Amino acid sequence: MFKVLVSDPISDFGLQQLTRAEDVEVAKITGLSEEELISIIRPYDALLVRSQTKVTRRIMKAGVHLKVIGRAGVGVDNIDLDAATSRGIIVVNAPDGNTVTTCEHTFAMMMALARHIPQAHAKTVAGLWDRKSFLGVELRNKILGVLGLGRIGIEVAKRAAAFGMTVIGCDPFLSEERANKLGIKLATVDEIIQTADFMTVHTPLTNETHHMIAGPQFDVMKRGMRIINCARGGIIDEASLIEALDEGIVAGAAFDVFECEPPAPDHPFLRHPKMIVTPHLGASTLEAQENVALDVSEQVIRILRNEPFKNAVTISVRNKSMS
Ligand SMILES: NC(=O)c1ccc[n+]([C@@H]2O[C@H](COP(=O)([O-])OP(=O)(O)OC[C@H]3O[C@@H](n4cnc5c(N)ncnc54)[C@H](O)[C@@H]3O)[C@@H](O)[C@H]2O)c1
Ligand SMILES: O=C(O)CC[C@@H](O)C(=O)O
Repeated sequence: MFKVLVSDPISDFGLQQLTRAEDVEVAKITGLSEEELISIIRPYDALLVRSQTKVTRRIMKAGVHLKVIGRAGVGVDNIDLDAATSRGIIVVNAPDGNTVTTCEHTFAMMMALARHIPQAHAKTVAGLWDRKSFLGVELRNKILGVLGLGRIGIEVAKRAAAFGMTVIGCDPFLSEERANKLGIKLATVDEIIQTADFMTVHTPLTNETHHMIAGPQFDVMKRGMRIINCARGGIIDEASLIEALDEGIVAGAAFDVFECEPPAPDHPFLRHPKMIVTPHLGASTLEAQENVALDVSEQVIRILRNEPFKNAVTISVRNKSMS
């Protein structure tokens, strides 16, 4: 019998393949601290997480039977991949299931920014009928800069075209030919910063993308730009952004993700009148959560049964001396 621990809220519908399997026993225990997880992980063959559980080297060391860690979503930055590789633990993710959902959240944020929707809502429900403070802008004829043209970035670009926006973007892995077919003009980060009216980031957080947009980029930024981050906190330097908002360089910003989650109660993003924030909800739709749970459950069960699988983020020969 394979033992699977689900340590984050993952769709029960999506987990059915595991819960109904005769050779699998599933325990769903969420909200555990690192120490609590270390104390219970030993018997489990598989661990399933979303983004809340930080799967550290210490947890993997305690999980001596762990063969696979499944991430119900895209980003695996909450999993110590080096530790997993060195222990021969396979990490799989579910990269496709939340693409459209996160793209739609990005658009919701872009439109909310363009029309000050959260700020206007707050005033209206407070009893104020303020029709003067919220003059917005159209998306039509605006330039959208997309940093990172992978699954989500491309979906955003397609929808932006339908809104009459001109899309420019950068991605080291997107060929000019494919960009042309998608109606995207490839540009450098500097060109995007200097010309875009709206800018949205869709890269992973890596050493290269950490603070990709920071002080020097804000110095040359097109005045009045609006910025969206539904990818990862830390790609845009938070302190520099606050300064740029105060100086009027940036007209508004909408962030779903933070350098530290959840942010401290006194985080400046939470009080800034030009900021719109959501608590890492990019992937939070019924559809996406079912998709990613179905996908990752299937890969996990295949790995446990030694069957072919896809979506491996790490894979290595298990070092028997560590088990
Ligand atoms: N807010 C949420 O809930 C949520 C939901 C899903 C995904 N995400 C995040 O969104 C991001 C994008 O997801 P995706 O599924 O599109 O991933 P993806 O891997 O399909 O696309 C990422 C793209 O970024 C590009 N890239 C990497 N470094 C770059 C750089 N320095 N400059 C420009 N481009 C660069 C890659 O080449 C790739 O094409 C990830 O960080 C993911 O974790 C967040
Ligand atoms: O699990 C979530 O809700 C967040 C998922 C998202 O950050 C991802 O990278 O897929």
